[in-house]
Amino acid sequence: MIDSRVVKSVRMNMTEEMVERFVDAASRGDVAAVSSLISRCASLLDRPGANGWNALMLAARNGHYTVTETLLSHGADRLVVNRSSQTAYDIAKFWGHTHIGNLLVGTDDQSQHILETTDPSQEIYFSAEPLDRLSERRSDATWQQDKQNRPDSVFLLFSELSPLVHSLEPSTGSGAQTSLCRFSSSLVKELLLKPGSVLVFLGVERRRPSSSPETSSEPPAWFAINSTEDPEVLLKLGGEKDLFWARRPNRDLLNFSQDEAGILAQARAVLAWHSRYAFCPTCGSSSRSEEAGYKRTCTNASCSSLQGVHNTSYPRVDPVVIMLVLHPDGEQCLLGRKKVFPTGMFSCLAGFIEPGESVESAVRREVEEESGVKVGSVRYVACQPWPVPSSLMIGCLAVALSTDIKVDENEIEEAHWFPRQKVIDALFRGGSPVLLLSHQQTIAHQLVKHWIGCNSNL
Ligand SMILES: NC(=O)C1=CN([C@@H]2O[C@H](COP(=O)(O)OP(=O)(O)OC[C@H]3O[C@@H](n4cnc5c(N)ncnc54)[C@H](O)[C@@H]3O)[C@@H](O)[C@H]2O)C=CC1
Ligand SMILES: [Mg+2]
Ligand SMILES: [Mg+2]
Ligand SMILES: [Mg+2]
Ligand SMILES: [Zn+2]
Repeated sequence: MIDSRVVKSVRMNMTEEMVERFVDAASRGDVAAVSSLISRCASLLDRPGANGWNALMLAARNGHYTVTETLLSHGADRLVVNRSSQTAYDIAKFWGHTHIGNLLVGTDDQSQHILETTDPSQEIYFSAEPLDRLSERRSDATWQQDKQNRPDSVFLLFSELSPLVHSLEPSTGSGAQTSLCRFSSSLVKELLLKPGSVLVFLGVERRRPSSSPETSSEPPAWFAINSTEDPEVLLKLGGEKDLFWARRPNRDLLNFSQDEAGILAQARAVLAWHSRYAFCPTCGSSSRSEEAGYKRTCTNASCSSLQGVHNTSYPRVDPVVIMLVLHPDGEQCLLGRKKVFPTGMFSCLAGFIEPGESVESAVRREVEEESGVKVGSVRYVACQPWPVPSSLMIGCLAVALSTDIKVDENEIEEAHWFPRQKVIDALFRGGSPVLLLSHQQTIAHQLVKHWIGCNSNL
């Protein structure tokens, strides 16, 4: 009688042998053998050989274009990693096989943008600058008044710091779901006279003056107004259009086009500052808006804030460090979750920079406070204005010196080291219950994506 364990082991050896023949054929660039083995046993496609490399990785390593093409045409998985956490794309790129790298990133699915090393600053939401701020015009009252009266000037309306918006048809193709409502000077004229209204000059459009004599030769100016009037009454200013207030800061503000998000970041942060600084921080007297909304001056003639320059008179920006901490092995990253996050969501650690602290020191301190992990080198990647209310998120990659995790339970519920494969799956396949990343409009998401785009060490 034959022992069933022997049968099983013989079968396993046969399968392993077939896998080895398959990956070897891919490694040698033998298209005929690769095709024939797949046609006999389709499940070979993504199976790694004994050293952890699958056929696609070996074809990419040795620069075999046709084999790579054949494997992809059968649906080979581009998003799996070997034991050193490298995808086939990482391997092709490292060995200089650019044509194979291009094949692997393809153009037919979203993995293109995930696998490639992107310049994250190109994609950061809230950081576009479609307007020229023309700060030198802020104290020119005549120029400001003229712009406010022009029919082509654009006014954005806010109530309790929420912008008035309308939904966009999906067909616009920009990916944006909402757009800022734009009002003309005639519609907001009366509103501007109300005592609770705050007006901020945002800038002028960065476009070349039109050559057509019918249109204004100067680019249109943009303003933002925060009004304390009844929001229901304000809605009627927009006429019959389907308008609404984008009230949920962390969600409703993430659905605009890149350009509008940039304008919104500026407008909301400056208006938020006005709403919190109605009184002078130095003496407590009331203060008034000046310089087209970019300064608040104390109304008390004897206040020391009127002597010299004081940062209390200008819109504030709070620097925050946000960092993706990498494990010393280079193949895992540290992500944490706050209690308020949705189930399964983890993100980069972050924290406010304290006075007298460098970016690097703040990264080291916040990571150690929140996770107990010690950090060595810190490298700046990109930043994101975050207008809720007025932070500047300074995004860094940081390398850990220690790996034991002990979370600060006041702030973080859990923190773990996540391997590259899990992160790639969360970024590209989505729907993983284990790891859900923050919205792609956040710099936290962009930092994780940037790390995946960087080649891991070979
Ligand atoms: N865009 C993105 O990807 C992300 C943005 N953020 C933003 O970064 C900010 C800071 O992150 P946290 O982890 O909360 O910082 P954190 O780790 O420093 O802890 C927050 C605490 O710091 C104190 N604090 C110190 N300076 C402060 C200031 N200027 N304003 C308010 N609180 C101050 C407060 O006690 C507050 O509760 C958050 O407000 C959040 O909105 C956070 C993570 C991701
Ligand atoms: Mg924090
Ligand atoms: Mg903290
Ligand atoms: Mg802190
Ligand atoms: Zn004062």
